[in-house]
Amino acid sequence: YGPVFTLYIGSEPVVVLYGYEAVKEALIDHGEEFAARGSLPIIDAVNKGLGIVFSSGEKWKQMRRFSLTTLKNLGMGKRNIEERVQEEAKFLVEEFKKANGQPYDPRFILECAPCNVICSVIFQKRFEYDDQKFLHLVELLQENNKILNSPWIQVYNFIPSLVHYLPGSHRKFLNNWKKLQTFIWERVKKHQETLDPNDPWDFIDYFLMKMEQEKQNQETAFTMENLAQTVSDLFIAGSETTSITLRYGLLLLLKHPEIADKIREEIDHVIGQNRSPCMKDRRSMPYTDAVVHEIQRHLDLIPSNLPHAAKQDTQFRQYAIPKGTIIFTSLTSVLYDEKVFPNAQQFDPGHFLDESGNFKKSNYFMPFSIGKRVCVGEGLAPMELFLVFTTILQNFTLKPLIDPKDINITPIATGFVCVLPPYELCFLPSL
Ligand code: HEM
Repeated sequence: YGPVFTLYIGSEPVVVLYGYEAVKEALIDHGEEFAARGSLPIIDAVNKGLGIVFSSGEKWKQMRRFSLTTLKNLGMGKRNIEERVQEEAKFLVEEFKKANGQPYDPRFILECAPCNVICSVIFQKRFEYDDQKFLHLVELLQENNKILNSPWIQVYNFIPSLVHYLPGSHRKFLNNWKKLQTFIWERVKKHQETLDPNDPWDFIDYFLMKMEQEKQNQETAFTMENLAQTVSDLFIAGSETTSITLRYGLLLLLKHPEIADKIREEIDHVIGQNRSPCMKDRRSMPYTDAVVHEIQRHLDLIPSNLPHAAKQDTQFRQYAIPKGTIIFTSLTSVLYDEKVFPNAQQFDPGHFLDESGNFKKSNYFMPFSIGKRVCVGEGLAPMELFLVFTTILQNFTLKPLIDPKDINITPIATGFVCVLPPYELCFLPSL
């Protein structure tokens, strides 16, 4: 038991890397050798090696590069991503206002908002929160995330060939997956009819143009199947992750009203009440920036990271790791390193501030992982978190229903991603 140890799942060895040095060595120094994705039988049953999150090799590289470039292009485009997030944050505030300061469970609407941001990037349009098609999409994503985190799926992943033919929630998962693909296909068809190659608007437009460019290439990764899978991946990876972080952030702010007050002071000073927050403000708001970082550090959303795999036989320190071995890199061991974040169990924005109150960057801040497979949303997610938290606190004072000291802030880790129990709060309009 140390920075490198091996567990056995059945007869399969799984290497677990623990602590900053070992995690960095694996994901940066051995980044290429460990860039493959550890496979999960339940995902293998649906994704056919396509998309970004659970693909490997040349197809993964191409999908990843394309997605990053397209997100960057859209970020600088006519209606850039920041404007889309600002718009969503405003709709969110309007929704909270409807509660008239009464107790309100923000879970559902905080699931809708990040999903709508992805819709806006991929389909060019956001949906109203009561649009039936949109509600269907949110429900599919929600339900599949829940199933993916359930003990039954762990059983499936352990003995897939047996469980596959039994009744159980894996069937619902596979069925929902098909429905998600249908939802995406319908939209792709509409895009094919309206695409103007001189004026691409969204992710699907860019993908269809790339398919056209590559149509003579027999080996191309840019196919309709890969488009649907990549779009599903962006929804799955980008909705629930951001939504849980937002919900956890609000819970922490309820527990620590003095921290919410300090953010509000910064908002009054830098933004005021007459305009919406924007990303430029972040530079002048070191305390808020530190709080958002601390929310992510403290949540530790994906404690063991997603599984990587050795692409080839690899010598790692004194260990010979055979090709195909699954590698888990403990993000918890880095985000909760006491040397860098003293009293790491404590929620303390001071972990990201220097003595003069300036924002202090840390290499140990890696909720998005690092290296070749670092999260594709590591630019988008912090933008959503900053703009949504500041827009909410610009408009509301958060009031808990119980004494802050009794608020339980412990997330539950059952699968890859932590989950949070439901809670209620009151959004009291700012005077
Ligand atoms: C707070 C929000 C988020 C957190 C904490 C998070 C975290 C992560 C982590 C830990 C990974 C695995 C990296 C690895 O394998 O080493 C990952 C992968 C990924 N994330 Fe995120 N993520 C978030 C939001 C998003 C968003 C908004 C998007 C959508 C643009 C996104 C898209 C992806 C994709 C496509 C991958 C797969 C990358 C690959 O395998 O090459 N994520 N994310």
